[in-house]
Amino acid sequence: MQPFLAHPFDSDRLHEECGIFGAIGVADASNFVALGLHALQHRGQEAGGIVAHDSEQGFNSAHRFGYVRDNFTKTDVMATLPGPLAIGHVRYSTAGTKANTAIRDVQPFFGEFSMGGCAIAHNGNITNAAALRRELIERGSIFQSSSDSECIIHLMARSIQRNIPERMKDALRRVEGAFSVIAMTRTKLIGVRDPLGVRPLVLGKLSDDGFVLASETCALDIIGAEFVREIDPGEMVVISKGKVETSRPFGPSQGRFCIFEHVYFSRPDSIIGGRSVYETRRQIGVELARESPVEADLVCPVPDSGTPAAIGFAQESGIPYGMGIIRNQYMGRTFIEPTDQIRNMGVRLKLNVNRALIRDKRVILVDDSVVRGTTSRKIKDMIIDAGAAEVHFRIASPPTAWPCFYGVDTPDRDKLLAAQMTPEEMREWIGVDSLAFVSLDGLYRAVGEAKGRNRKCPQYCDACFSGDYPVAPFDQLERGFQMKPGSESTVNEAAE
Ligand SMILES: O=P(O)(O)OC[C@H]1O[C@H](OP(=O)(O)OP(=O)(O)O)[C@H](O)[C@@H]1O
Ligand SMILES: NC(=O)CC[C@H](N)C(=O)O
Repeated sequence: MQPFLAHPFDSDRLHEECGIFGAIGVADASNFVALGLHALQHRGQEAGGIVAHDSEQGFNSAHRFGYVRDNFTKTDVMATLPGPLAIGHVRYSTAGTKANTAIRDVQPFFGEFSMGGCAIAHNGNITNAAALRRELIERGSIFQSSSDSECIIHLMARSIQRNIPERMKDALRRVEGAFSVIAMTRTKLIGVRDPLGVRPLVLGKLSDDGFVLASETCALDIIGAEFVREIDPGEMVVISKGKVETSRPFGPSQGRFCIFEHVYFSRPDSIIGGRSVYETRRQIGVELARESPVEADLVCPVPDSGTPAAIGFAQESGIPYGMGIIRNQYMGRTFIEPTDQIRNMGVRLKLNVNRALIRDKRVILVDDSVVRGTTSRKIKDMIIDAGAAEVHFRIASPPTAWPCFYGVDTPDRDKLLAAQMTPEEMREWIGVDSLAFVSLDGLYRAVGEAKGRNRKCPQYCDACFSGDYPVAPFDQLERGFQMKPGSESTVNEAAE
C-alpha cells in the first residue's frame, strides 16, 4: 500500500470556483491582496497568485500552489511584490489541464502591450473559450497556458484600441459565459462583470485614494474596507487617483446572478444583493421545514455549508438542533487517495459522528446539496453505525441535475446523481428513511423573491437545477452536450 501523500491540489471543499481581489492607492497593496485572498480561500484552494506594480520596479508576480497562508505571508515572497497597486486570484480550475494543474495555469495572467502591461484575474468560465483559442492560434497567438481565461489577454492584444480599458472592452465583447474580472495596468485598477453578472464582484474603500475590488464582502471585512457597492452586471469600473469611472460596455441586460452562490459558494458572513448569505441559508431551512416536514428527535447540520439551513429547519419545525456531525477543523489540505480503502475513508477524515448524541434518535440531516451523492451516502453509513433509529435527509437546494458551465467545477451529467435517478431512487440509493429537496420556488422565496421563480424570465441563473442555461454553452454543444429540449428559449437574449 502506498503511504498517504501530501498533495497540493486536493482540497477540503468538493465544489469550488475562484476568488479575485485587487487593491489600489495603498502602500504595499500586495499585503491587502494577500489578506483579501485569504478571506476568499473557500472559493479556490488549488493555487493562488499576485501581481503588483511599483513605479521603480515595474510589474512583479508570484504564483504558487496551495493556500494563501502558506505562501503569501512569507516576507521573502511579499518583499518581491512592492507597490501601491496589486491584484490576486485563488484558483479552482474549471478549464484547462485539470488532472494535474500546472503552475502556468495559475492566475493572474499578464500581457505586455504597446501602451504598457496589464494583468488580469478571472472568476467564471468562458463558454466559447475553445472556439476562441482555435481562432486565435490560427491567427498567430502563442498561448502560454491551457486556461480559458488566457483568451482575454490574446483578444486584447489583437484590439486596435489605444488604451487598455478599451482593449478589454473589445476583448470581453467576444467572450461568452461568466466573467467577473479584476485587472490592473501601471496606474489603474479595473473591474468588470459579464452582462448577466453570474459571478459576484464588489467595490470597497480604504481611504480617499484607496479602493479595493473583491469577489465577496467578507474580503472587505478582513482589511477593514468600507463596502461601497456591488459592480452591476455588465458594468466596468476603472479606478485611478481616487476616482471611480463607470461604463456599460455590453449594452443593457438583465442580471442572472448564480443562485448557487447563495446556497454554497459564498461565505455565510458575506452580503450579496443586500442580503446576508447566512440569513438566506437559514431561510432555505425554514422553507424546507414547511415543504417537507417529518417527525424526528434531532436536526443535525452536515457541516459547514448545511449549518444555517439546519438552524432554520430546527427553528421552524420546533425539533431540537444538535451537532450530530463534527468537522475536523484541521482538515486543511487533505491527502491523495491512492487506494480504495483510503478513498472510502475520505469523508471520515473531515467529518465524524457525535455518537453520544445520535444513538437511538430519529435524525434529520440537513445538507446544502447532493451532487454525486458520495457525501450523503457516507454520512448515512456513519449515522446508522452510530445507532440512529431513523435517518431523514433534507437538502437545501433542488436536485442538481445539470452541470454548471459558468465557473463551477460540477461533474458531467452522467456523474450527477439527480440526472440519473428520481428523488425516490436517490433515497433508496443513499439508503435513508426519507429524502426531500427544497423546491425551486422555495429557494427563490428564500433569496427574497416572494412570488418565487419567474418562469418566463428567471431572476437568477439556476441552470444546475433547471437545465435552463442563460448563455448557450457553445464549446459544450460542439462536444455533443444536449441541452434540455426547448430550453434554447431560456437563453438570455439581452446578453447576446
Ligand atoms: O454529493 P457530493 O458530490 O458528495 O457533494 C455534495 C457535498 O459537497 C459539499 O460539501 P463540501 O465538503 O464541499 O463543503 P462544505 O464543507 O462547505 O459543506 C456539500 O456541502 C455536500 O455535502
Ligand atoms: N473557477 C473559476 O472561476 C476558474 C477561472 C478559470 N476558468 C480557470 O479555470 O482558472
